[in-house]
Amino acid sequence: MEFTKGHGTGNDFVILPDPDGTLDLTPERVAALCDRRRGLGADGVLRVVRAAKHPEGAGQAGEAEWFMDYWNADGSFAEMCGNGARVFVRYLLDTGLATPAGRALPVATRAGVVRALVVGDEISVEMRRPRVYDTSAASLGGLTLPGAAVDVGNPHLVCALPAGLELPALDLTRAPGFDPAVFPAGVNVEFTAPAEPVDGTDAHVLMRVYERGSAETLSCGTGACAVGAVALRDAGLDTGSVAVDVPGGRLTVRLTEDSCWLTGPATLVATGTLHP
Ligand SMILES: N[C@@H](CCC[C@H](N)C(=O)O)C(=O)O
Repeated sequence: MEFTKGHGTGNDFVILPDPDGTLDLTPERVAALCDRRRGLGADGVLRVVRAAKHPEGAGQAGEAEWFMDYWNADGSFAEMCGNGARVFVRYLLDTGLATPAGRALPVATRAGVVRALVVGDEISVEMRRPRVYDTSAASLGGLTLPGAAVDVGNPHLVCALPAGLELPALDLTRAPGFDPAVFPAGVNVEFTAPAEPVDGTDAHVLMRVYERGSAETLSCGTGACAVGAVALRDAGLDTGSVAVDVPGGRLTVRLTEDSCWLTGPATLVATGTLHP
């Protein structure tokens, strides 16, 4: 079968077209595809299915034609993937499965319908407004780092580094510890440091992330949204824009009163054929 490889700020995905939902995708097959030595290598898989043909998309089929069936690299499911949604839309547009009609393109996901717009070379998706709902902590290399629990459809823990500790110094080859009572389904952990202001934004933050199901990645869109929501809260703002620099580039997050726009590049790099 055919596959496409794409990425958004270095968060990379194998895209599998399966319009009628007939592909027998299993956690083992997803993990094999995402294996960087023995497979294609990716942070996750995006299966492109008609919403009406997927049990979790059927209820959204009246609003969106396509369902983003997102899987993490270890074969687990996640509710939402912000960069994945942007790359998914790039794929729909480049393959002609959808047309940019001037209005936002709806995409069904496990976290509900998101809407996407092409903005120059970049793709923006409008997702639910992140909800900062608790305090918790991550443990890493003997340190305990307090943070904010944020729901972006999927779970996040945003931890600001204390003075004297630099982001590049963090060892993210191992999963940070977290409180399973606060995050019973696991969590994506973002580590942040403030940066010099960027024109046209209300805050500028540097971020590294350890993703549930994918380990350290070069970028996480929902993670950037969580970081943006915490940065605006800390600045005493309810709405506004935040530039979030990840190892793979820059994402911009804009919070309105009732939603969150995530903007950045989304690129397709190759198409090929999978051997059985
Ligand atoms: N990289 C994604 C998030 C993917 C899902 C995450 N690993 C989870 O399990 O919640 C993004 O761009 O949002």
